[in-house]
Amino acid sequence: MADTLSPLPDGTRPVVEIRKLWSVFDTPDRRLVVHKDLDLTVNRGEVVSIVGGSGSGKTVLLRQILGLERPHRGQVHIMGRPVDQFAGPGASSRIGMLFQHGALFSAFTVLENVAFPLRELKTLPRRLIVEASMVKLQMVGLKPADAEKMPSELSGGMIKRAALARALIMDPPLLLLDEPTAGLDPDSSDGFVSLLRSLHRDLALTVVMVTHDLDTLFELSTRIAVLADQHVIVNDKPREVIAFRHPFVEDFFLGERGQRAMELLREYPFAI
Ligand SMILES: Nc1ncnc2c1ncn2[C@@H]1O[C@H](COP(=O)(O)OP(=O)(O)OP(=O)(O)O)[C@@H](O)[C@H]1O
Repeated sequence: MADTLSPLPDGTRPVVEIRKLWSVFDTPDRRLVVHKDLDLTVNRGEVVSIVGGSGSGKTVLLRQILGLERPHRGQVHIMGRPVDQFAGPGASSRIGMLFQHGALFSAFTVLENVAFPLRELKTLPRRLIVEASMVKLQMVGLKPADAEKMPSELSGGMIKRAALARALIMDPPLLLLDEPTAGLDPDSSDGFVSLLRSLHRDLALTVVMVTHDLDTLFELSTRIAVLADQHVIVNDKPREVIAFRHPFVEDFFLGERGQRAMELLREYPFAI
C-alpha cells in the first residue's frame, strides 16, 4: 500500500501514526467493523490512554499497533515505518507490551521469562543475557531472589513487575500497557503506577495504555483518546476530554466517577 503519510525528516515523525484505519472481522454469518476511518497520533514522550466502552475495539487497536492484527484498510506506522516491518524476533527492541494478566510462561522461572526475548535473538552469550535480565528485575523493583521463582509463587503485583521487566528487556522506545493495574489491590496499584511514572520519565518512554481505572488514567496520561462509534472521537488533555460532549464521555465521567475525576485533575493538574 502506498505511503501517503506526511514525509517528515527522521526522528520528527510521531511514534505512532494511524490513518484511516479499518479493522474488520469476517465470520461465516456476519461482518464486524470494529474501527472505521480511525486516526490516532502519539508523539514522542507522551502517555496516551485509550478509553472506550466494552467491545469498542481498544484491545484490537493495541494489537494493530503491535502488528498482531492487519488493517483491512488504512495505515499503521510506528516510528515512521509500516508496523509489519517490525515482525519477528527483535520486534521487542521497538515495542514492549505488557499484557493484562502478565502472560508469563508458567513453566519458566521469572529470570527465564524476562530473558526470553534476548534468548530468541540467539546472538548473545548466556552470561550477558542473565546480567541484562537481572538489571531489568532490579529496575522494576524485584529482588535478586525473585529471579528463580516460578510465576505461580508471585503476587499479582510481582507478576506485573516481572512482565514489565520482560517488556523492557530490549529497551524499546514504545511501551504498550493493557489494563496495567487491573486485578491489583489499591496499594499494589499505587506502587505500580509510581513505577510506571518513574520509568516513563527516566527511560524517556512513549506509552500507549488501555485502562478503565480513573486513578491510573489521571496519574499517568498526558492525553486521553476516547474510542466510540468505531473511531477516536476525541484525543486531548484530560481536562478537555472531560468537557467533551458525547454520551460515552458523559457516562464514563458521570456521578461518582466524575467527582473523582475532578479531584484527580486538581491533584495532578499537569499529569506527568
Ligand atoms: N479475532 C477476532 N475475531 C472476531 N471478532 C473479534 C476478534 N477480536 C476481537 N473481536 C471483536 O472485536 C470487538 C472489539 O474487541 P476488543 O477486544 O478490542 O474490545 P475492547 O474495547 O478491548 O473491550 P473490553 O473493554 O470489553 O475488553 C469485540 O466485539 C470482539 O468480539
